[in-house]
Amino acid sequence: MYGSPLTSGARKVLLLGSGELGKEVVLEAQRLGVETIAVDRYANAPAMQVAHRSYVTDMLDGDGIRRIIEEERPDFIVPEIEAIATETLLELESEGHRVIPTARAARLTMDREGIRRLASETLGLPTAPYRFADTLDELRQAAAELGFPCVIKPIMSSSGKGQSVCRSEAEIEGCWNYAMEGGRAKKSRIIVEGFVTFESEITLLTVRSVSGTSYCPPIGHVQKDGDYIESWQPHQMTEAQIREAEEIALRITDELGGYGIYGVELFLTKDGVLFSEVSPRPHDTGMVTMATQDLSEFALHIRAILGFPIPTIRLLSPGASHTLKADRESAAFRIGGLEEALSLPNTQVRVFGKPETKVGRRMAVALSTAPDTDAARELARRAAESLRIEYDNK
Ligand SMILES: Nc1ncnc2c1ncn2[C@@H]1O[C@H](COP(=O)(O)OP(=O)(O)OP(=O)(O)O)[C@@H](O)[C@H]1O
Ligand SMILES: NCC(=O)N[C@@H]1O[C@H](COP(=O)([O-])[O-])[C@@H](O)[C@H]1O
Ligand SMILES: [Mg+2]
Repeated sequence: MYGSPLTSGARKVLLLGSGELGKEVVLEAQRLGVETIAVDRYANAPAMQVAHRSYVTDMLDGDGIRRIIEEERPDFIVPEIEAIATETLLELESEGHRVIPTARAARLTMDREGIRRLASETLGLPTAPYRFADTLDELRQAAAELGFPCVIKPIMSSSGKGQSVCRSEAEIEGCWNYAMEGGRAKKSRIIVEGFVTFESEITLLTVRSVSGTSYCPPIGHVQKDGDYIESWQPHQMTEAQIREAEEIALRITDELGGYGIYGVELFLTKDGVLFSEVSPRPHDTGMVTMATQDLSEFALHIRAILGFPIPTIRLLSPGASHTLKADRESAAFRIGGLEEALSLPNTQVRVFGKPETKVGRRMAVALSTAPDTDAARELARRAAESLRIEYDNK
């Protein structure tokens, strides 16, 4: 039992990170009468535009985050991005604050080393072969051991930032420099992974709630330069693949614990399913669930966080999502083509409302449903391609 937002009995959710995913989390929280507070590194971030209140702070500044949390005293602290001062989250949790799903999950997944070592070395889950390196020389050594092509990523980054495929010795230095520019924290450590020639890759949305662990139908996706371009649900898998995927998801999410949704990223190869990484929060490829499921990944996250039951998750229709990305930096732009996009059947568009564009920044997504995923992908692609960003500073 809790009171209305902005009253003394209100239940409060505070989001650390306020992008497009957080915006939907806030909207779902508000549907259940929850007070919402959005925090991020810049003003007018998408979730701030719909939350009751917002704060701007450097997300890696532990003191800054602590000050806001001590002032607000939220019932739930909900990390929405990877790069947060997670040491402070661990402290806050030990002082009695609730961090979703747990501070340890946020801590381990913020850095690729933490989660990869846990998955592979502690739990024995199958992954691509990997090495870590702190210098260009160590990277040369690691690449020589793993062979080419290999994939190089800053240990702290997301949406493919700083990530590249290294095809030969001659490319190593360029990949190193690219990783150094793309990482989110002032740390030079990188992970080098053997290149996996997967047949397809999926996100298995896995919810831990008072009702136990539930899985959404698998979401297939295509990524370009380490960032997602399109996703669809359900992805066709064999019974054996589904069993393997759910087993991996159960092991990793049981280990990380807490209540909330996880996005378990998996590679489907001809030799079996490999664990790639996991987000202890809604997943970008899971935006498709806004069109396909009775409860979207955002609704599921909020239900689980608040401690409410999740007796069923229903796929209403096959569907797909396709992203719109900017191709330059600008603070003066408009998004056009909505008339065309929305004239397609069974199609919706979410415009995130980010105040500025950057090269490769995701600005909107098209969502379509159809009798099968191929038709849905085609519709979502056409819708996204109808959208265009018009820049004032040509
Ligand atoms: N070892 C690998 N072999 C082949 N492809 C890979 C490998 N690692 C990553 N990729 C490709 O790059 C994509 C992004 O990688 P990863 O998920 O590790 O990065 P990310 O920056 O965390 O992305 P996001 O935040 O969007 O999840 C993967 O979904 C996959 O398509
Ligand atoms: N793969 C993780 C992911 O998609 N995260 C989403 O992107 C936002 C950052 O966008 P920005 O970099 O455009 O500000 C995050 O806040 C989150 O919503
Ligand atoms: Mg990923």
